[in-house]
Formats: sequence, C-alpha cells, structure tokens
Amino acid sequence: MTRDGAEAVACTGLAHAFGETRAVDGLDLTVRESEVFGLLGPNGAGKTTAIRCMTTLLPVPAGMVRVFGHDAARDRMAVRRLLGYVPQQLSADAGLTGRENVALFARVFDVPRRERAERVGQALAAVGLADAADRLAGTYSGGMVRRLELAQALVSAPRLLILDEPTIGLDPIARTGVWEHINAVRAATGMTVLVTTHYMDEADQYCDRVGLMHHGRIRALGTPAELREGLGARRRAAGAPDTDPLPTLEDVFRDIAGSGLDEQSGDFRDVRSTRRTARRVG
Ligand SMILES: Nc1ncnc2c1ncn2[C@@H]1O[C@H](COP(=O)(O)OP(=O)(O)OP(=O)(O)O)[C@@H](O)[C@H]1O
Repeated sequence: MTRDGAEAVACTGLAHAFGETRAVDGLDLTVRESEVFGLLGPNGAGKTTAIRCMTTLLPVPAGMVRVFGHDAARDRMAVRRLLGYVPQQLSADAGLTGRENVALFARVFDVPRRERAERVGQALAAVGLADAADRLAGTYSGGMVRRLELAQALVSAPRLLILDEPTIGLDPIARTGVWEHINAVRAATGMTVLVTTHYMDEADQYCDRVGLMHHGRIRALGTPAELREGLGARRRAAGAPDTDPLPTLEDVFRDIAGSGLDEQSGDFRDVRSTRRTARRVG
C-alpha cells in the first residue's frame, strides 16, 4: 500500500517574502512518503510560511512545491484533496460538539454524504474522543481540543497530514496522547506526517527525520541520531574528549541556530508561542 521512500512533498528553491522579510529563502526539502518528518527551527525561521505554501494557503512566488507530484502553484485543488492540515490557530468551534465540528470538516472536504456519519465516528474514535463526541468542544481540555482538530484533519483520509506545533502548551501526558494517536493512524494507513515542533524531545522520539530551518532555509537534515552523532563527531574532531556525553537534539539545534536563538527568543518555548497557546485553549 505504501511506497516508503517515494516523494510526498518536494520543495525546490522555495522563496516567500513579506515585504523586506525573506521568510522562506531558497528552501530545498523532500518529505518521503509514510515518514514522520519534523520541521524544526527558532521562532521566525520560516516554518509556518513554508507550510502555508505547501498547503496552497500562500502562493509560491519563487521556486517549486510538489505534493505527491502535483504542482502546488498550478494544481491547487489536487494538492488540497490530498492534505489534512492542523494550523497553529484554533480551528475548532467551542459552540459545537466534537461530532458537529468533525462533521463540518467532512462536508467541507466533500466526504460523500452516505459515508459521512461513519467516517466522522471513525475519526473521533481514532483520536480517543468517541465518548466525548457529543459534548460541546468548549468543555474539552487543551489536549482534547488538539485531538479534535486532529480528527477534523483526518476525516478526509488525507495521504499527507501537516501539523503546525500540534502539542504546544500541552502537559506531557496530553502531548504523549496526541502523538500516540498520530502514530496509530499513521501505522494503520501509511499516511505521511509533516510536523513543526519546538519540543526537541518529541522530535527525537517521534520523527523519522528532521530538518533544522534557520533564516528561511534548511541548515541540517537527517535522522535525529545522525544529527546528534554528527555534532558529537565534530566536537571530538575539535578536541572534545571521547567521554563527553552524546549531544542532544537541542545541542544540535543550538549549534545551528546559535546566538540568534538566544537573542530572538531566549528559549524554544518563547513568549509568542505561549501566548498563542493561551489564546488557543483559553
Ligand atoms: N503575514 C505576515 N506578514 C508579515 N510578516 C510575516 C507574516 N507571516 C510571517 N511573517 C514573518 O516571516 C518570518 C517567518 O515567520 P514564520 O511564522 O514563517 O516563522 P516560524 O518559523 O513559523 O515561527 P514560529 O516558530 O514563531 O511559528 C518572521 O520574520 C515573521 O515575522
């Protein structure tokens, strides 16, 4: 069913500017079918802008984006039909039940009328919300809201699921819950997952490969282990003792984003993201 290694997303020389700000600046990136790919980078690195180009929500002014071979600039509807997208902004309506929220997405994404009720029920069950399906989303916890948004994106049975910071602001148990559901659906369907996260431990644990983005481009790419081992080897070559502990993905991140990270944001989970989260679940 799946073709591991085939191309799900390919960006070549992708660029997108807002006035003088070159948010994405020559991005080359391939996401392989059926992998979980983590796009990492400090605030302002251009991750969301790149994702919005891939989802056709922003135009592709320069370079090329292909999704399963479809050109995102020319064949937007074909691309949209293949995608599920969970944006950073809240996409669930607090005044509707979980089931009504997912049903709305089923209608928007043209799930055939005959199949809708069953598919909505399946999507809710897949994220562990079957029992809470008929409660108002406004009564859900932050983790449940995130899983509801996941169900909304899954109801159209996408081949590619794109998640922009799916676990931001959640407690560790809720974060694990979101990932367990993503992984279960992926294992069952072979769906490709492209995710941005500021949590290096999550990227390390759940992503097959990661790309570290900084100033609009990929600066390092590989499996988390490859990136950690690569930094370890560079440090040893520079004279670090063999007994030094293996670097973490966070060390790799700091090595690439360098002082810019500290100047701009102080920490991965900076104020902007936290505020956004407060708005999302508040
Ligand atoms: N609509 C917009 N108008 C003007 N500038 C924008 C807009 N969207 C993003 N930018 C700018 O483009 C750059 C990249 O932003 P983007 O949101 O893509 O980064 P990011 O890596 O997703 O950051 P974060 O981790 O904070 O979500 C930043 O300098 C940002 O201020």
